[in-house]
This record gives sequence, structure tokens and C-alpha cells, in this order.
Amino acid sequence: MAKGNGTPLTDELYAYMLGHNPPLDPVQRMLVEVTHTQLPLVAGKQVAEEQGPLLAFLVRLTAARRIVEIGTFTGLSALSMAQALPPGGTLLTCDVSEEWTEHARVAWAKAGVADRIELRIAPAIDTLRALSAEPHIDMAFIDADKDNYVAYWDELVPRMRPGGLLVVDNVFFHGEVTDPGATGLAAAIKDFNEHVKADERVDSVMVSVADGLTLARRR
Ligand SMILES: C[S@@+](CC[C@H](N)C(=O)[O-])C[C@H]1O[C@@H](n2cnc3c(N)ncnc32)[C@H](O)[C@@H]1O
Repeated sequence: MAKGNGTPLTDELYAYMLGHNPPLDPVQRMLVEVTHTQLPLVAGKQVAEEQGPLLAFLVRLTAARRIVEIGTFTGLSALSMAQALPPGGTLLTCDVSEEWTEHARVAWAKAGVADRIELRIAPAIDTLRALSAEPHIDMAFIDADKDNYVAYWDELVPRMRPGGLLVVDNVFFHGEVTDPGATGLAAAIKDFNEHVKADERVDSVMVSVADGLTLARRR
């Protein structure tokens, strides 16, 4: 079986890669530090450091004006995307935790992007179902409860405008997706990955970024 020509990502190489990406700005850096010091037990939920610049790059590349995010946590991915929006662009982000998203609100205000971000505290599936059914979303980022990924996908895809970009995090589920006996959330991600692969409404690629990322373009 072909293994690709990937280079193992050592700590040194990872640091080198980060050193060649746009550096975190002071508010982004603060958010990483606050998350690790004040929420150490759940800090691993935060997107990996290379994902913020990647998401910002994708917002600029697609000239996205209307973004929907599922899974706010302490707000680093939302901050990165909101900072890359053109004037008049907006980001709707969904979460269920007032506690975790309070850090996000503070950071967005500090960064001067609070006016372009709407945070809805409610099960994301309810927030998505309440959105217009018209294709109006330019970019979506799914990074929340894994057992609802298929449901989020099926609410989002019809609402994406043609050419719109869906980005989905954790599609490797820590490598457990290759386990034939996977259960629980790993099995949910495996089902999701099959669902995307079979979905003729999109063109998709799965890439090895952090814990695996799927990028899909609405046809
Ligand atoms: C992996 S974290 C998101 C990380 C975030 N994107 C960042 O940049 O730090 C997942 C988030 O999904 C939220 N979540 C879990 N279940 C949810 C649900 N049913 N609806 C909305 N959000 C949910 C959690 O509260 C958590 O903050």
C-alpha cells in the first residue's frame, strides 16, 4: 500500500513550520496562554497553532463573507477567521458553553472583531436548522461534538453557496479511524468520513494537518 512521500513531523520540524507561518498576534497568543493556564484539563480542544493561519488563509483565498463555525470553545479559530474577513463580512459561531466562550468574547473584543462575530449558545443543530435554507454560506468550519458531524454536514451542505468551502477538523480522530473495531466517537468519525466520500454534492480532500482535516467544495 502506498504510504505517500510524507516527512515525519518531528518536534524540530514542527517548530520550523510554525516559524515559517504568520506568527500569532498578541491577542491570539494571549488566548492560547489563557486557555492553557485557566482551562488546562480541556486546553487540548483548542485548534492546533498552525490551523489559525490556515483558516485565515482559506478565508482570504475564498473571499468568504459569510462564515459559520460549529464549536467555538475559547475562540481561537473564530478569531483567526474573523480577522481575515473583508469589511462587512460576518461569522456565526455555535457552542453550548457559556464558561468557555466567555474567554472568546474577551479576546474578540480586545482584537476589535467582536462586531463581526455572532455567538449563539445553543445546540448547534438547532442553530443550523434555524438558518435560511438558501445557499448563502461561503465557508463553514466543523469542530465540535463528533457524533453530530453527519447531522451538521447535512444541514450545512445545502446552505453552502456553489464553490463554498467546508473545513472539518479531527477526521483522523487521533488515528483511531483505522481501527476496524472502532466504537463510540471514533466510529462516528469513520461514518462521517464515509458519508463525505460518498457525497456527490461536493469535491473533497482529506489532508494530514494536525488531527486530520477534510476540505470540501460545494459543487
Ligand atoms: C474542539 S472544541 C472547538 C475548538 C475551537 N474551534 C477553537 O478554535 O478553540 C469543541 C467545542 O464544541 C462545543 N460543543 C460540544 N457539543 C456541542 C453542541 N451540541 N453544539 C454546539 N457546540 C458544541 C464544545 O462546548 C466545545 O467548545
